[in-house]
Amino acid sequence: MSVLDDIVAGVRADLAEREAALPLADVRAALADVDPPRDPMPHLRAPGSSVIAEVKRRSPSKGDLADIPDPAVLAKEYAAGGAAAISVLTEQRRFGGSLADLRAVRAAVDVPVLRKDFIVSSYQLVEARAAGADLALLIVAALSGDELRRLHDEARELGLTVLVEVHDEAETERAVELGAELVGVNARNLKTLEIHADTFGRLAPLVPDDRVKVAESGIFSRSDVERFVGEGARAVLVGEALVKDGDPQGAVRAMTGAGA
Ligand SMILES: O=C(O)c1ccccc1NCC(=O)[C@H](O)[C@H](O)COP(=O)(O)O
Repeated sequence: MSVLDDIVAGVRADLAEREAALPLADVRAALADVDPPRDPMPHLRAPGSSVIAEVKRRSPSKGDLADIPDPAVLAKEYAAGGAAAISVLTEQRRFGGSLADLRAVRAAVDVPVLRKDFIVSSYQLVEARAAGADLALLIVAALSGDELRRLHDEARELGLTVLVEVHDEAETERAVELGAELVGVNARNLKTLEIHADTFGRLAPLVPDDRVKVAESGIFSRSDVERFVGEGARAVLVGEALVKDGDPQGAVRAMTGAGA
């Protein structure tokens, strides 16, 4: 079983428990009380490079990264450093995240918040919006063509902006055909978990320039950001480097280029 299959199997098991405890209709009912979604696209389309800063406690590739006792405190630091959006890893088993983290972050900052998870069902999208998410991640490698299209449409109907994540040429073609407005190229090979820094440069030319391209994973410095911007990225998504930095606000500021 691949790492992705293993993660998704765990996600499905946890999802079945939540669905049994709280029917979809009840989660939908909570949408009536949630803040309207924040649109990340004007900031992401503006000239310059944007940083999407991630709340990430641990990962399959690196193990424990940071305790993060209060994700709201970290998110406020990210926002003060100029993050365009905050990504919250809500997967529990392998990343140590939760929807409670997302709620806390959304309440603490004014920037849009991404639910970064392994989304395979409508239930997770409704949950995401009900918890305040403004964006949701859809990983092409985890979904069939029909699932991807249906979840993309449903996310849009909920008012969520969708970050469609790709790892290779075939997935990029699927994302482009889908009409994805925001395309994330993840440099982490999902079979080996190794980072291949040349992935963005290889796949970005396959994505039309009217889409916003995001470079994801393995980004540690302003020079990494400049490399990807030079290859067509409007934004970078950064986890490990920021959660391990003693000065997350300064680290985000430096990555945006404003700290220079
Ligand atoms: O981070 C992992 O080990 C990982 C393994 C398998 C699937 C997804 C994984 N990470 C999710 C992400 O996409 C990253 O958290 C995100 O791009 C930030 O990456 P980094 O800056 O390298 O922490």
